[in-house]
Amino acid sequence: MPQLAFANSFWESYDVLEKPVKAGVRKAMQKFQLLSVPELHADKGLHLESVHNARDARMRTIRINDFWRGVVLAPDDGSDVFLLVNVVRHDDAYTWAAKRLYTTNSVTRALEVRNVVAIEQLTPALEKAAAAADSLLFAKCSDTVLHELGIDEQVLRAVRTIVDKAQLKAFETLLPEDQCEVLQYLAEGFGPDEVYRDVVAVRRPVDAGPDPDESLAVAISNTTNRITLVTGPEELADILEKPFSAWRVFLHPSQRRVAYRVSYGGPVQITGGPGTGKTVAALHRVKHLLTRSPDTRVLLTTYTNALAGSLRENLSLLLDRDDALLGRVDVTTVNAYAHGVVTRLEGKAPSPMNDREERQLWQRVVKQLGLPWTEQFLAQEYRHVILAQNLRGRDAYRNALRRGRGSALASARRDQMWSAMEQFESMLRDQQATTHLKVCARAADLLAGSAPTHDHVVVDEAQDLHPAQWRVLRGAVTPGSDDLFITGDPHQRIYDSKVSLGSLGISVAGRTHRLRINYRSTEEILGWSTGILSPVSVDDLGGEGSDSLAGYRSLLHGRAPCVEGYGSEQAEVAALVERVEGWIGQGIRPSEIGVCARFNVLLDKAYEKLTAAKIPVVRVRDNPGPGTDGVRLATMHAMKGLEFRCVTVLGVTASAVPFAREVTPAMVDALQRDSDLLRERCLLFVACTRAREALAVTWSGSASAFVPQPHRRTGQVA
Ligand SMILES: Nc1ncnc2c1ncn2[C@@H]1O[C@H](COP(=O)(O)OP(=O)(O)OP(=O)(O)O)[C@@H](O)[C@H]1O
Repeated sequence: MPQLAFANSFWESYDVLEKPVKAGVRKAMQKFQLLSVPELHADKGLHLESVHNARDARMRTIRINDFWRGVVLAPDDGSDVFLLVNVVRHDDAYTWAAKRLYTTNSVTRALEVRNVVAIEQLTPALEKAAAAADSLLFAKCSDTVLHELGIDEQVLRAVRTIVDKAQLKAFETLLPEDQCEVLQYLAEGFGPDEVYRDVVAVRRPVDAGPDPDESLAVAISNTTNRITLVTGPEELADILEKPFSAWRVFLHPSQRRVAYRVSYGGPVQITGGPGTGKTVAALHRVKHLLTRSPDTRVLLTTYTNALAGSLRENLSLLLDRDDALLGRVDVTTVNAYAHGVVTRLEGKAPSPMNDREERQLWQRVVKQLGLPWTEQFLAQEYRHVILAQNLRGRDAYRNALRRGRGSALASARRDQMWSAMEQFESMLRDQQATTHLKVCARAADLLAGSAPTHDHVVVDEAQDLHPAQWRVLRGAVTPGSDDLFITGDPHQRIYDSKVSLGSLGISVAGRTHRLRINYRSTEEILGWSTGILSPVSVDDLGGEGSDSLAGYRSLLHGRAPCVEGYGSEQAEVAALVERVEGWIGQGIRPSEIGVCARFNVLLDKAYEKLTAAKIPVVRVRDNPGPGTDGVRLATMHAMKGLEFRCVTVLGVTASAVPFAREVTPAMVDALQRDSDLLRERCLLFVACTRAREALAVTWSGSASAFVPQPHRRTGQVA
């Protein structure tokens, strides 16, 4: 009986097909499960035919219906796995199939595909141009080194014509996948040894024999990150009927390596820019941890309730809605977990106040004690020094190092400050209230005197956690193997938490990993958005040095972001309505469009105008489920962790981003000012990197200084 496998190129085409065509694909695929190989070849309905002038002799097309054909790679070496690679309109199917060549990578042993005709046509002209070029991108790499990294003869010839990264980019869709990735890493400045270790060796099967060309079936089984092999009829029905989520099946080797490593000796940290699949890696890690023993309990945390909801949904998908497995995972925010611990161990639920109430309380403290500081300064001292270092008495505070604070406080001032802190806490007690961070501090104390609640803790969106929240997580699990799996991106830090993980008993030394491929946004959106951060450097996740986005890139391509200024807010919102109508006109569902701004006031105006134009709109803060129609409106903060096909970031003006009220004046605290400005910059970066296919960044009046210069325009809708 033949076996069936599906390439990722197939899923990209399948997901957008109309229902009857999908039904045709299912019917055709069932035949591969019912008929023998000779019967398949003889079947009239399937009409398995070879492709005229095909560069790959194994290329076949099959009939789906009168208008669509499937493209299949048929084994010619006695093996029995058929690979469905695409579904294409009838007339285009033959041209598409004729140009593609599938080969086995000599080192990774995975099956790769290239547009062999395009490479052949382009290379001679490019060779002429290269002969006159001043420098070549891969001049430093010898042929031997490239061969050892899996580059074959045809690709090598093309490689020797590449003058710069832009030309490599133009080649990307034509080159075999594994070879292309090797070249991208080399182009980013990684050394051949690093590339071999991180890109090649991780893919090479441990039992790779001397002959790279074994059989198509073996090559297919070596290509788990791009090909799914279907083993039975139920699996076939399941895979073709559910919406296909590539992240569940095709992990990049760097993701697979971190998520499915059998065990880590202690806490492990995974970083990576936006959209590199950190959340995906965290979800797969949970799956792996659950299978380690039948009664393991896992705590999976994230930053907001909305993100916890989507984690729960995705985990359920990944675990095939297996209630027994899902019952062993608690998915929640750190604050909610801490609240639960305090409620359980003290028998009474704490009532934390919101940010506004907390600010008002600090204002009262300033007034009552006639203090020389603003309420903002006091709140920061409380958060960044007292709670961060868990200081419990006047003497401890007197002697504390005020790391990250740019204003010295003499000892008399410290005494005055401590009295202010005591006053704040006594007012809290009087109101029988508390703050979220104090709940965390209490939970950490309680956990220190009781048994850990979980066997493993997996932390997503770790970059914004405060030391008090880390102490709770530290207390949730016994220190040791596989205790904490931490994912986060310091470039997306938007709540100003300064953390030294080591000092909190969370040492990730020797267990840090980085993901570099963005699966969400096009390279155009990514390149533009990273420009927002290029003037600054950011501290790494553990607080031990700085982090960088070196090698961070996307495999997707699309249009450049639209970056546009308007004469008035009214004109800006009118242009938004027109843009959203344009996107919907192109077939994008309203729920796939995100609109965000720094403040709700502008979002209210957008809401009104979009509604007036009869476009459905919903607020992200109202937690609309995936089935709810409507353009999503959110503040920049609420965009954290989300993604949309199209995004507009509104109101990116000089006065809103950075927002002066949120930035400490230099004369109050210069270090705090720098860190406030960085946080505001990161906020814009987070908002822009939510976009998958289209991004618009707009303002009225003067643009934010964070908008990268060369691209700014002033005019009408693009
Ligand atoms: N191996 C994969 N194959 C296909 N899609 C993937 C893969 N890994 C991640 N994705 C997709 O890429 C997008 C981003 O993934 P994810 O949310 O995990 O990234 P992230 O690093 O957590 O992002 P951010 O830091 O911006 O929140 C999602 O749509 C996810 O489904």
